[in-house]
Parts: sequence; C-alpha cells; structure tokens
Amino acid sequence: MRVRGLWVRFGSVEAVRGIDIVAYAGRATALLGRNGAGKSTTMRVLGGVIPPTAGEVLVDGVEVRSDPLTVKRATGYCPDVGGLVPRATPWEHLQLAARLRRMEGWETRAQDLLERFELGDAAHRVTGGFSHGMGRRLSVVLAAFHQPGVLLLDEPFDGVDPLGVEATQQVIDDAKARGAAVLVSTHLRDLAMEACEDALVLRGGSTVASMDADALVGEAGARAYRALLD
Ligand SMILES: Nc1ncnc2c1ncn2[C@@H]1O[C@H](COP(=O)(O)OP(=O)(O)OP(=O)(O)O)[C@@H](O)[C@H]1O
Repeated sequence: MRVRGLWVRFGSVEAVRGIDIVAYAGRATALLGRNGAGKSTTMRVLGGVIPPTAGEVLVDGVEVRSDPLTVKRATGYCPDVGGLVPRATPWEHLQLAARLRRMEGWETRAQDLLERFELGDAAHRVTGGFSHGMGRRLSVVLAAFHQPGVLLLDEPFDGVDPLGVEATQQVIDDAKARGAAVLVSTHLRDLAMEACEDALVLRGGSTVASMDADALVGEAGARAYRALLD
C-alpha cells in the first residue's frame, strides 16, 4: 500500500497535511502520535470510510478514489470506535461479512477466531451488552476475518486484557506471514514495537519521523519518542 501527499480537511480543520506512507507486504507499521495528530483520520481514509481531500492512496495499484469498492475488498479495517451493530451478535456480524464477500466455508474460520479471542461463549449474544474490551476484540476479528491484503487496526489494544492483546498480536503475525501489509495505530508504544517493524510518527497532521521500530524500543525509545512529540 502506498499513500502519497494525503490531505484531509474538515471545514477549517486540516486533520491530515500531506502524509506519505509505504506499507510493505509481510510487514507491520505503527502509526504513532499525540491525540489529534491525525492517526484515525488517516486510517478512515485507508479504510474507505471518508474520502481524501487530496493525495493518492494506492492499494495493490488501485486508487481509492477511482475504485473505492476494490480497495475496501482488499482491506480489513478495525475502526477506533463504533462499527458494531448493537442488536446483532458476533456470529451475525461474521455471517453478514461472509455473505457480502461471498466467502465459502467461513464457519470454521469464524469459530476459530472467536475462540482465539475468547468470544466463543458470547457468539450468540447481542453486542449492545458487550464490555469495551469485548467490542475491541470483535472489531479485530471482523477486520482480519477475510484475510485482507491490507490490515488496518486503529487502537486495537485499547482497554483489551492481556489474553486479548496476545490474540491480537497473533492475528498481526498471521497477517504478516501470509504477506499482508499491516498498519497499527496506537498510543501503546511498547505493544506497537513488539508487533511492528516500522514506525511512523505524526504531529499536527504531518509526518515527523519514519523509522525502524527498533529505534523506539525501551527507555531510549521512550525518550526518542517523547522528543518527537514536542
Ligand atoms: N469529522 C471531523 N470533523 C472535524 N474535525 C475532525 C473530524 N475528525 C477529526 N477531526 C480533527 O482532526 C484532527 C485529527 O484527529 P484524529 O482523530 O485523526 O487524531 P488522532 O491522532 O487519531 O487522535 P487520538 O489519538 O485522540 O485518537 C483533530 O484536530 C480532530 O479534531
């Protein structure tokens, strides 16, 4: 996936100001930055939820504005908030996703993913009654379900317990192993550095650093990251 000069404006607010991203097959990139830096807005454009004001987003050589449906098919997107139907169960969410994508034999994978995320017992409970962490876990399951070529996870670890974090890391590893490009937006630098090879730091809608994730590991990484935020 390649993003060139992405610009997103909401009225007078310039949420994203000319970001470039290259996400490689089989690798994960962490999207970091303070509140309001433009991470979720970037993810929303890549997930096909909002159009870019300017710039180019290419997924497998297809431009999002000219063919948004193909790009949506190729991506799996876990939004930072929302995305779940309160009156539907996890199983119904997966069933709908499978039908829309004409997936054959989806039931085994659905069951396996729900169990990996310890949602097996809740498979037939409406999501309106879910805790925050359960909702996050289901959103990751839904993003990864159809084994997309681009996996977009916006705050996947937020409020998720250690077993859920482990399952999410596993989903990221599986996606990389089958050659997907993964983008993870998060405030949890340590977890991001465990899962990602590359890191991109945003500030005020622009990229302030693009680096090897190793550079942001541990105490030295925390200091380096802090310095980029000021
Ligand atoms: N729909 C919208 N209308 C107006 N302004 C918006 C809209 N969505 C985002 N913004 C603004 O765009 C900027 C970037 O927001 P965004 O949600 O992308 O940041 P973020 O890096 O994801 O922050 P956080 O870490 O708090 O989730 C902020 O100033 C925000 O107020």
